[in-house]
Amino acid sequence: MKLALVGAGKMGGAVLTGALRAGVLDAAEVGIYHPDEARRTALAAQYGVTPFTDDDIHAAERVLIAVKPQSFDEVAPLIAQRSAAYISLMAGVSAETIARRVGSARVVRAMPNLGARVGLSATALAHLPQAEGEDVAFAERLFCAVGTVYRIPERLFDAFTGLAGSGPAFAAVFAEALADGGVRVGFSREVAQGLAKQVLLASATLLGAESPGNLKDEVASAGGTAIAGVMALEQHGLRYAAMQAVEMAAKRAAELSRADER
Ligand SMILES: NC(=O)C1=CN([C@@H]2O[C@H](COP(=O)(O)OP(=O)(O)OC[C@H]3O[C@@H](n4cnc5c(N)ncnc54)[C@H](OP(=O)(O)O)[C@@H]3O)[C@@H](O)[C@H]2O)C=CC1
Ligand SMILES: O=C(O)[C@@H]1CCC=N1
Repeated sequence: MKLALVGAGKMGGAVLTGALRAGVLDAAEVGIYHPDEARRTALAAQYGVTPFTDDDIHAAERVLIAVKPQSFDEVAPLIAQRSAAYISLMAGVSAETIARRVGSARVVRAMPNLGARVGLSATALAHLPQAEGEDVAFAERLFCAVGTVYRIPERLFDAFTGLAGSGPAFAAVFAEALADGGVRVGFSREVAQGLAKQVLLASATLLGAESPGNLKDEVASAGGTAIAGVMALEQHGLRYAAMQAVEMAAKRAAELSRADER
């Protein structure tokens, strides 16, 4: 089985690393394509796989598309072949669009997140009816190697992209803002950032076993400090901002599905 990875960047690289580590992929069977020869040689050496040329892609049985949506129109003719199965993790490019451009309807669509780097991705999976059982099973194994897979209808992909795909960026902004607060009340940047990260890590771990509302209630005692802080968050619209962030990210994913908006 030969798999060609097209786009060994942050996300493609995270999935490749996790799948190699888990033994889901055999390095000898994987190649990385990049139009620049020096770049594909360097990337292949970095991941311990083979550099793939245009010809190698045409001989691959499976192609993992992990370029930016904006690069897809340029990449599609290079990777198109009727007999291959495709897995895409691009935001906002529908399985139908991919099938049309690559000439094969064996398309599985995935939406992971950067949690893949630490085996904690929430990955959505959907596929066209023409995808074969093994195409879907292979994609499921690939993304199970980097986290948890959710089979959802493709119509929910933009929503999933808004919440789970983009969510790590929102959490990171919140972590940065907490650290800024720490600097404001007198800690060095280094200490404030370390504390903010540890608070979020502990909270995320606690949230594995209870609801967000419960955790908040357990910290916020009557007349105490936490409820005073929560009131400030409410006053400044943190909830509204977070809801809007998810909605705007989902809307942007929908925009990207229109070629002229990419
Ligand atoms: N980052 C994230 O958190 C998430 C990203 N995604 C999706 O993953 C995809 C990639 O995003 P991300 O990894 O962040 O972006 P990156 O820019 O890190 O990765 C894109 C990679 O594609 C390479 N590339 C560009 N053009 C070509 C080409 N013609 N042929 C082969 N490779 C090419 C780039 O190489 P070079 O650097 O040399 O230009 C780069 O390494 C996007 O479609 C995005 O929607 C999905 C979920 C989460
Ligand atoms: O912002 C992006 O393009 C990617 C897609 C999902 C998360 N990040």
